[in-house]
Amino acid sequence: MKLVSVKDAVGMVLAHDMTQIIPGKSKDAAFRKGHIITSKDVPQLLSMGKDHIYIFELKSNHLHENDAAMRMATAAGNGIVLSEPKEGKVDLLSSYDGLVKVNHRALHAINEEIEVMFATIHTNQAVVAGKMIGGTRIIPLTIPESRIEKVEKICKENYPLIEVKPFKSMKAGIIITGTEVYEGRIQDGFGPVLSKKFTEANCASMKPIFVRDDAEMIAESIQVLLHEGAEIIVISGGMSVDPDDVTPVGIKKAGASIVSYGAPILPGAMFLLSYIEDVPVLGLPGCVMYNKRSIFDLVFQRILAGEKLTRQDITSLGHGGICLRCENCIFPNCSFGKGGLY
Ligand SMILES: Nc1nc2c(c(=O)[nH]1)N[C@H]1C(S)=C(S)[C@@H](COP(=O)(O)OP(=O)(O)OC[C@H]3O[C@@H](n4cnc5c(N)ncnc54)[C@H](O)[C@@H]3O)O[C@H]1N2
Ligand code: MOO
Repeated sequence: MKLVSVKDAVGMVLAHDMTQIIPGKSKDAAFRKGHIITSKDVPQLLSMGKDHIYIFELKSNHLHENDAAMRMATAAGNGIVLSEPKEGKVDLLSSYDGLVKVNHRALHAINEEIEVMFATIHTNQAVVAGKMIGGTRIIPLTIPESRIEKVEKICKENYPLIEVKPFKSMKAGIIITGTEVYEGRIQDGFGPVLSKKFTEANCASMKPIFVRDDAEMIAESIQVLLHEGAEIIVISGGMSVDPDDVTPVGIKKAGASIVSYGAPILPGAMFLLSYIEDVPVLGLPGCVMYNKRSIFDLVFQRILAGEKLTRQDITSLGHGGICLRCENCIFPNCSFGKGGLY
């Protein structure tokens, strides 16, 4: 790279993008890397405060910022679309609706390398197609290629560094417990909440089954739904400490393997996760009906992304496990549920 006076630069090739900021209006590259400077550009460059500029002259075994960023972004993972390099930075965008997974230990290892940076959104965040999920660049204008090779090696050894797992559609079975609901003393408020969540996730809800607070009835209903092809089963209510709270007993009676009863999430402490073979069977406490977002939304998006959750997946959710109950809920673009393992 060579430094020349702008007035002498006509006909030369610009070494990097040049950003113009007009306060309150715009921040964009007024000139792009590779641009051949004309006499018309000189007054604008001077008005941007550029009396001198860098002209391209790359040392051997060095990469230009655009090429370095592109190589790091390309090595990162799958389910991702890359932007064109702009001002030396490459953005990573989600290719489809899905769940973002970030290997944050590997991400940290990359950022420990000198003169490179890689930033992402949190792991376990649901995104729509086209959403920005990360960005990368080098700090100087050029970098020894060996540094980028090191980043590529970290990506390869920990592949994927970042990925989007596509959401699938599932057939959902719903069991509504509560003798007070079964006998018509109160109207069911849980079924509509769950059906809405399933519909929003492109899942087909089966006709809800209503049962008393009766473990045997709950176990039988689980078997009926499995027989009818349910791919996920949720059982509402009866999850805490009252004598009539028998849902966990019913789930066990149905032969489920319990992954976790209890979760470090509010709302959702009394949640139960279990599986019958590969079918997730979820015991949902009353708070799932009452709150806009809860443990259910966190676990459901992981299941939709094809994950089979372990006890550690649940126990690691305490960090970020508090829903702030904002008046204008912006979930999933908030801290709720963004802890956990990668
Ligand atoms: N002494 C304690 N009380 C509570 C505890 C506790 O640990 N100790 N835990 C609290 C937490 S946390 C939650 S969450 C709820 C758990 O509730 P349950 O899942 O046991 O829910 P139920 O007792 O079955 O019902 C609670 C409430 O909601 C009404 N309900 C239930 N299902 C329906 C439905 N389908 N439609 C309309 N309304 C429904 C039910 O009638 C009760 O009023 O417990 C805390 N309490
Ligand atoms: O802790 Mo409960 O299961 O949130 O309301």
